[in-house]
Amino acid sequence: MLTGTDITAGYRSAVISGVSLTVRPGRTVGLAGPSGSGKSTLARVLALLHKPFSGTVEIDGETVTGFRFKAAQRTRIGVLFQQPRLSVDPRFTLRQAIAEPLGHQEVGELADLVMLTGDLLDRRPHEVSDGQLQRACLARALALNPRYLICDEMTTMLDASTTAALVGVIRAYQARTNAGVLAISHDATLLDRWADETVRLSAPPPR
Ligand SMILES: Nc1ncnc2c1ncn2[C@@H]1O[C@H](COP(=O)(O)OP(=O)(O)OP(=O)(O)O)[C@@H](O)[C@H]1O
Repeated sequence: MLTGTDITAGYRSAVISGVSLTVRPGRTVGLAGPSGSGKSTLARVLALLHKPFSGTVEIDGETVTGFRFKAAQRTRIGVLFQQPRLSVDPRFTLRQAIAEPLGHQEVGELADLVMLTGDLLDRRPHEVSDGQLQRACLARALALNPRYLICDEMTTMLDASTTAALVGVIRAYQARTNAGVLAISHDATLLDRWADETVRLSAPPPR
């Protein structure tokens, strides 16, 4: 299980306070709530990228002590963001981007999984569409066989058919590996279809 318990987190001041959320293996939890309610902040805490002010994060029974990219437990969690162009080095080809966590360039199976052909793998981000780049980001997120996948507005930039294709790839990965998924979206219809249950954060207090 990936569990956040009594999480209070934010920047100068807290944006979420005393929030608890559990993602069980094999399950998909949706995370909804108005803009500014702290969905991305909670996602970053659960992805071990942002240290909460208080509260604990546990992965499969182990309490997390190190936050940020280098934390050893990070490799158990894959993350996908809304804007693939901000998360891929523009100098990399898609093949290099997918290979980044692997340490070798054999990305064939991962590319097949997300339906990227060889021709696309040799292009750089500015030569492909947002959907094609997000496919590469999904392949990269799955490269180390994460136990949990956190998708923060992963499909906001994408059309309906690419959205359906990526959700299908994630479902198939989940069926194969029993991974748990946290899916953040503004799209209630998508979450209704995709998630087994949805947690809603409430609106932030007025400033
Ligand atoms: N890096 C940051 N530094 C300072 N404040 C931030 C930072 N990131 C987010 N915030 C603030 O924290 C609050 C919650 O933001 P967050 O992105 O977590 O909410 P959200 O629910 O994901 O919003 P949205 O649906 O618009 O993406 C907002 O007021 C935002 O301005």
